[in-house]
Amino acid sequence: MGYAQLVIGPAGSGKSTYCSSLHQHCETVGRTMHVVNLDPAAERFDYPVAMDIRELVSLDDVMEELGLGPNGGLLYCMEHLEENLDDWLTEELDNYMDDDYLVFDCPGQIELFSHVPVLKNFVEHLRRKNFNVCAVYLLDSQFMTDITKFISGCMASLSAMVQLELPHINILSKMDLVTNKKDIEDFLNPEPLVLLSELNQRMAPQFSKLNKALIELVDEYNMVSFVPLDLRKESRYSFFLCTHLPMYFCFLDFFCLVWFDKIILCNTIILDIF
Ligand SMILES: Nc1nc2c(ncn2[C@@H]2O[C@H](COP(=O)(O)OP(=O)(O)OP(=O)(O)O)[C@@H](O)[C@H]2O)c(=O)[nH]1
Repeated sequence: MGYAQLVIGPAGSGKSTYCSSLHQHCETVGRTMHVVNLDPAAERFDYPVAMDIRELVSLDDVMEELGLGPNGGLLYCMEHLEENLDDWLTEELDNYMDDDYLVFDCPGQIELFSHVPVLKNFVEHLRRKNFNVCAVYLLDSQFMTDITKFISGCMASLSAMVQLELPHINILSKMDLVTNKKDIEDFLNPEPLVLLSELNQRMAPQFSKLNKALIELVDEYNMVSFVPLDLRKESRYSFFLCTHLPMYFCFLDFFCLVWFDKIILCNTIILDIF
């Protein structure tokens, strides 16, 4: 069995930086992993690219030849990938053996993990090829500075979780840019009633029923457990390897990205989803 992480999240949330930091980290600790570029618009990489969608199709070519804009062009490229799962992807995957670990750096277009089925079919193909797959959803920590942004970030993450049906880890990126980490901690362990009261204060009265439903959703599905991560600094928010933990799923089989005192939380997130 092979292992794979699908690294997803909004544009600019830090997916490529995460892949590159993860690659460096693995090199440092003597583990082997391969980063795959799934973004047909990507131009430069800070990691060695093991497989590259641009060998199959590139955004520049599609825009030039079909006269499409960047967003339509990207969707076209991803649909082209979907059509070539049995050919191109299968041939590429044949280069990897049992126990290999692949990390897929995905494009940030929200359509890909909201309603367009390309990534879902991609995941199913990986599963057929005997890969154990999980999703790593990156969200910019700026989302955690305000209740309305927080709800919006949770909903975006939830739509990816529902669409992909994978073990799902939420990671808060760019923690070094957060000046007051205490504000973030309130969102990491949210009190439903406090959130509801804040939301009601921000929104017009006609939204109060909707606010209640949203907070209940957030609370009941434990979907807002975000693991803070600072890719830039050696701090308590940084990477560390945790090979001695019980190996529940592919994600934990390799390493654990957690806040030092939240190892159990990380396990809990994954187990809760199942
Ligand atoms: N300060 C800080 N900047 C970061 C961090 N992670 C990423 N960045 C910066 O955020 C910008 C976007 O990062 P990327 O890794 O390219 O984000 P992405 O999600 O791959 O972007 P797209 O591929 O366009 O969707 C870059 O300028 C990074 O240097 C972080 O932890 N801290």
